[in-house]
Amino acid sequence: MIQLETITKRFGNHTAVDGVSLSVGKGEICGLIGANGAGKTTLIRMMCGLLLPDGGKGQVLGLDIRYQQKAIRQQIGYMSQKFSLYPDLTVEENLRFYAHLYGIHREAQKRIDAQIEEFHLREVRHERVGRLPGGWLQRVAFASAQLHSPPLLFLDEPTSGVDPVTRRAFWEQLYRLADEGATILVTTHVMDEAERCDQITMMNQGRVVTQGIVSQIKKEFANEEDTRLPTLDEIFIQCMER
Ligand SMILES: Nc1ncnc2c1ncn2[C@@H]1O[C@H](COP(=O)(O)OP(=O)(O)OP(=O)(O)O)[C@@H](O)[C@H]1O
Repeated sequence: MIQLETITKRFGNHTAVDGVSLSVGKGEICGLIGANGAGKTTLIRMMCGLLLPDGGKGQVLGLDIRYQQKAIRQQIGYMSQKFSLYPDLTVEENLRFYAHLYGIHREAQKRIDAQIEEFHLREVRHERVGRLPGGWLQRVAFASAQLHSPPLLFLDEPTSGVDPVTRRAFWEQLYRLADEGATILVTTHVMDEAERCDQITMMNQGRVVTQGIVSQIKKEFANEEDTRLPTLDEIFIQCMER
């Protein structure tokens, strides 16, 4: 579903993404981990067809990220860090806007109603989005990103500012989606979320510092003198200090 080879992006003299390779198969949940400014959002934006790479090559859903950006944008779901919702529109109006954007016309109302039910948004459907607290915003943004049932979802820090109960419900939804065959790429700062992913890519200053299945990475970073495996937090700090 995602195949990247040495993707690079520069902003002026600064290399935001530096030779990143990545491979994600159908139904996998891939976690992108890194400190602020590591290059996660820049990498996601290139995969979503919103930003052109300066070097390397890549395919998303079999489409070339350099030459088929529009087709990629129509087929994926993207939940950006800022949630990209219109504060002056109601929940339902925001969903309608996204339905239009994704080219859902005939079945739009049916699909919007289904999302409102699935994401428990009935009581706020006529509320302006700008008045809602963070947890609700997250649900509206997630419901919007999935209106067209995309086979591939990009979620950029979807749980930041969200309470633990909402966070757990959110991850249950991710598992269900992946079980149904959706592929998910999610960025997070929270290591217990990273633990839940099928595979992770840890980035620092634009580069991949470690990549693979969590249990495998833990074995690689294990200290011979210690009987227990390191936590992802410890591995993350170790990678940052190198
Ligand atoms: N449009 C841009 N113009 C110039 N520099 C940019 C631009 N977008 C990102 N950068 C820089 O590229 C680097 C990587 O930024 P990016 O937002 O991809 O990191 P991130 O890992 O997503 O961080 P965060 O967790 O804070 O969102 C940062 O140094 C950032 O300042």
